[in-house]
Amino acid sequence: MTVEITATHRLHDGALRYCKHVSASTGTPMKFTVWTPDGEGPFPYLVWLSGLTCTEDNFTTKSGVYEHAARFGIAIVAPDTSPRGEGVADDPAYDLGQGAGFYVDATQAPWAPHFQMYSYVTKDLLEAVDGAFPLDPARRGIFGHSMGGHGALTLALRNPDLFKSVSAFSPIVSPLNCPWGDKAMTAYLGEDRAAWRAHDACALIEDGAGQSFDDILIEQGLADSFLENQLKPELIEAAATKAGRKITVRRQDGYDHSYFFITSFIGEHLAWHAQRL
Ligand SMILES: N[C@@H](CCC(=O)N[C@@H](CS)C(=O)NCC(=O)O)C(=O)O
Repeated sequence: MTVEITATHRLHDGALRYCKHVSASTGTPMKFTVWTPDGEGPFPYLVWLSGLTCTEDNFTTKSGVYEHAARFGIAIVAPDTSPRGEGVADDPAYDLGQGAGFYVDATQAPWAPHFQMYSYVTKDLLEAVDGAFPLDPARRGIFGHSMGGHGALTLALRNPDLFKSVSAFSPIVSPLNCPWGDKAMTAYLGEDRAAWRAHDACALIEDGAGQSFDDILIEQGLADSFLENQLKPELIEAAATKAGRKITVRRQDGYDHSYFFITSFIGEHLAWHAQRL
């Protein structure tokens, strides 16, 4: 799969590239960014999955991650959140369709032809970046925010062979138990809620997935307007306790759902991943 570099910027003693490639899974062009430190590599790296309404640019421009990535010598890959384009299904709401792929492989019309974000991230994206940049696939972690936190948790729990570490900011921990999940999973996967379990971090923990992670770090702001209705971190704490698994939820007073919260704690997440990669 050929990767086209559309722009390069020098940043914190490394190179940030904006990239484009064609994904076999989504059947569309897909965009992502890759930052690597100076040097030959291969570098350990983290894949970041963004939340609703985001492109590859939100995290890249707002998170301040690269200063910390340079400190730890960890490369960063940040993909878009869905397929896009004129021939791609969409919905006027911000929480469905383009910008809201939920990191699942859709089975339902009109989404199934292009909304294959689970396969895109776990196969096409990893293959493309591993082939085009000096990255070490054996030292790969994943993290994300909100819908992307859900993506990071579920992709890691299902693929402990692909990812050695996982953390999340303000994640949707159980699509089975929140309005965002209810709407998206019904649209993408259909009415049969049994099919949703493979995309629900709490259900995956209940079902014993991803035993190899020694700990999962979750950062949650207590002034997040989505906390009680959508995010519900207490559900994943309960699932972990029941399964005898370690999950660390850090609740931060006064922080909201925005990238200001992410920026405030991104350095601590890089340090946490650096210990594991
Ligand atoms: N109020 C937001 C709701 C969606 C939202 O909060 N999106 C989060 C992820 S769930 C985000 O990262 N937005 C983009 C940004 O802050 O740059 C909107 O309608 O744009």
